[in-house]
Order: sequence, then structure tokens, then C-alpha cells
Amino acid sequence: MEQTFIMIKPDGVQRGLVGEIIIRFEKKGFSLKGLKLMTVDRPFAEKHYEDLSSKPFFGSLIEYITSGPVVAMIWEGEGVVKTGRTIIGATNPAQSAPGTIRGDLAIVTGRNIIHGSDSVESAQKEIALWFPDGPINWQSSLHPWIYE
Ligand SMILES: Nc1ncnc2c1ncn2[C@@H]1O[C@H](COP(=O)(O)OP(=O)(O)OP(=O)(O)O)[C@@H](O)[C@H]1O
Repeated sequence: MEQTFIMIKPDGVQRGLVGEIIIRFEKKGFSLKGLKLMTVDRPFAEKHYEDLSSKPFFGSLIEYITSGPVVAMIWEGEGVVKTGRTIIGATNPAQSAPGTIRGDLAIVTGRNIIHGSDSVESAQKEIALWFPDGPINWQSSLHPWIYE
């Protein structure tokens, strides 16, 4: 089934929002297939955000992501990449709808507390980068209560 890469950024960890964020994905019915608290160095952060290397905010983005521990996760479920982005909300929290993670919990783009893969292809790339050993293979006993 489809998987996505979700990362709680250093501000989300520092602000004690890890549980609040995880519960939104769990309650939706998505399944946790990988989870770790880690710090990343500059080369790793630059690799993760390599598509944004020409952006003027790239330097501050790398500073931000390497400024403290992050929570890296793999979530699985039908349509999880797109629905995950919907749950997260728009990049700029000022434009994120209420009810979304960024809409409820963040104020500015440079401290938007969470990352989610933007396509199935980037999810596969990001999961391979962050979880070289791959996901944990298990199935929730709730599966038949979530899917027909
Ligand atoms: N104009 C900006 N000023 C400062 N930081 C920015 C700006 N635009 C984007 N960022 C930072 O770079 C991250 C990646 O930008 P991108 O355009 O890929 O948005 P996104 O896909 O919503 O975010 P993410 O990849 O973190 O889920 C944003 O989440 C934000 O932390």
C-alpha cells in the first residue's frame, strides 16, 4: 500500500507537539510503519531538500532543520501522500485551513513544524534516504474496520 514520509521539524519537537501530530495520523486510520527521533547534519539536510537548493531561503531552511532533533516517520494507507498533505495544510500556515496541523499549530512558513512528501515518487526517495533499512512490516488488526 502507499506510503509517505512525514517529519516533525525541530520546532514541532521543541514545542511538545509530537503526540498531537501523531494522533492526527493515527485517528485518521493511517498506519505507522517507521518512527525515529534523530538529528541531521548539514549534508543530510541538503540532500533531503536538494530540489530547493537554488531558493533564497535554502540556507535558513538548512539551519532550521539541523537546529535540533526531528521525528522521522513512515505512514501507510490508501492515498496517504495526498491526504497527508491535506492533513498538514498549506506551506504557509497563514494560508492553512483551520483543522489542519499547520492551520491549528503554526504561524509562519519558516517555522511550519512538519514536512510531508509531495508525491508518491518523492515519498519513495525520502523513505529510502531516511530509512535505509526500510519500513517495519506489520499490519494493524484494525485493518478490516478501516478498509472495505
Ligand atoms: N518563502 C519561504 N521562506 C522561508 N522558508 C520557506 C519558504 N518557502 C518554503 N520554506 C521552507 O521550506 C520548506 C519546503 O518548502 P516547499 O516549497 O517544499 O513546501 P512544502 O512542500 O509545503 O514543505 P515541506 O517540504 O517541508 O513539507 C517549507 O516547509 C518551509 O519550511
